[in-house]
Amino acid sequence: MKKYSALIIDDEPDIRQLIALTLSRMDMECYQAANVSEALALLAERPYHFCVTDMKLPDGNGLEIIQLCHARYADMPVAMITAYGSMDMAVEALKAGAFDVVAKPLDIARLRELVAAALQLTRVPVHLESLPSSDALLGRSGAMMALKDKIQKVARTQAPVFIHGESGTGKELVARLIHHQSSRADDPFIPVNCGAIPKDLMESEFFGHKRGSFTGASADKDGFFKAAEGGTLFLDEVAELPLDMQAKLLRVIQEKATRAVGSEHESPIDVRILSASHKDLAKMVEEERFRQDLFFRLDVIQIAVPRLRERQEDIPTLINHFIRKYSREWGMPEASVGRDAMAALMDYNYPGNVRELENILQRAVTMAEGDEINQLDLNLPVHDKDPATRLLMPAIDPAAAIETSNLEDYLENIERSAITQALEATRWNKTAAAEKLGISFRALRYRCKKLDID
Ligand SMILES: Nc1ncnc2c1ncn2[C@@H]1O[C@H](COP(=O)(O)OP(=O)(O)OP(=O)(O)O)[C@@H](O)[C@H]1O
Repeated sequence: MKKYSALIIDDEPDIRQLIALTLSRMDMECYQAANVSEALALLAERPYHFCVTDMKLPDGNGLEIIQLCHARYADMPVAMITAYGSMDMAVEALKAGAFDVVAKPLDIARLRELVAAALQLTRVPVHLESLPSSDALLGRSGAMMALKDKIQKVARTQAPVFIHGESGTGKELVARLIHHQSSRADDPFIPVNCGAIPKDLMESEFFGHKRGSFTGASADKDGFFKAAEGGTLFLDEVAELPLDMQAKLLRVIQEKATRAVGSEHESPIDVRILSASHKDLAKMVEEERFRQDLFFRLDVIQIAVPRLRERQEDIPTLINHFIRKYSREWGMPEASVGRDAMAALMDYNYPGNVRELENILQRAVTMAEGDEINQLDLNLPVHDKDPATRLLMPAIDPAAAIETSNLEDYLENIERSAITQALEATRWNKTAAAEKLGISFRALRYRCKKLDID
């Protein structure tokens, strides 16, 4: 008796045999179907650990099988065999819920890898609640429950996912959860902030470099792709990638191989790509600031993370969580939240979302005297309601600026002045200042560091 079972659907007997032989060597009992109706009959008979189907079948197509399995047997990974180069079909299959796609002619080593990854899913916890609490996605509002459900579904595929949402909503947390729930959970999760890497170092940071390939390259270095081998690479702030880097990234995704700077050879990679941005990538594509072909590759499945103000009922849970977290961290007794403070926290609109709520409570825990946090301890910033007034004009004298001979210094001065004004206006609340400036929290942190603003 074999340990696992598989359903193989293909109208070519030779291909079915080849797959059955490969899978039976992986301890799988194989059942075969030559068309959709045979497949449906076998699916009705018993459950399977894995299913692989051809795209074109005499009485239908593999997409129907994927859709049906996704709806009825959500736990069974289904892989789709597509003609070599038919990228559109592969994307369709992934969108429909396929675990992964494999090209014809079949590469047996790749098929084995794919099946091993699919079987790995049987070992991954199915409930997000079973994860370590530091990674818990808190909140039981309708929007959060729908989000958790979607995370669970996409985690059980290899499809690229684009995570969209305002700054501080928890996009990185969502990416981590997808990784932890996936067949790649035992391999690394590598988050990369695309907006914080200097332009001229980008290629080497992503793909690695060979010793001596440029001044300062004193030893061979692996890039992010190598570091994420077998696991997940999370491209945060992906909209910040310059166009030339977008072209290079697209090539790597298509070829599934990278070449280190200064190297003659390409090395194959097996990495799942998740990406995120608070910007509207589709709009950037229209404005020709983001490559459409890369967008299609990254945005196979989209997840929207809701704003905190759209799920007010989650605020009390988050408040308790952050107070407990920071009181423990600093070895202080857990303070309670006074009525006025609670009312103010429920009333505030959180432009910086969960991160801002976390910052407010982190500060309040240290400021509170006694065992209760009151409204003053919160130090909530006053936000302008009118977005037009949010644009800060830098306090630079234009006449003096014209005299400067160094463009970089001039621009840095403007930047420093705008950032300082935003920080002062928000009583040094970086989340609120970033919102005022229309940049992400991380971009602000990066710029403050660069400009020496403390
Ligand atoms: N639902 C949640 N439950 C618990 N903590 C959360 C939740 N959402 C966000 N957080 C916490 O809020 C902080 C910000 O989250 P995260 O970095 O994932 O946001 P982000 O959307 O990726 O931000 P950015 O766009 O600035 O990169 C983190 O400390 C994270 O743990």
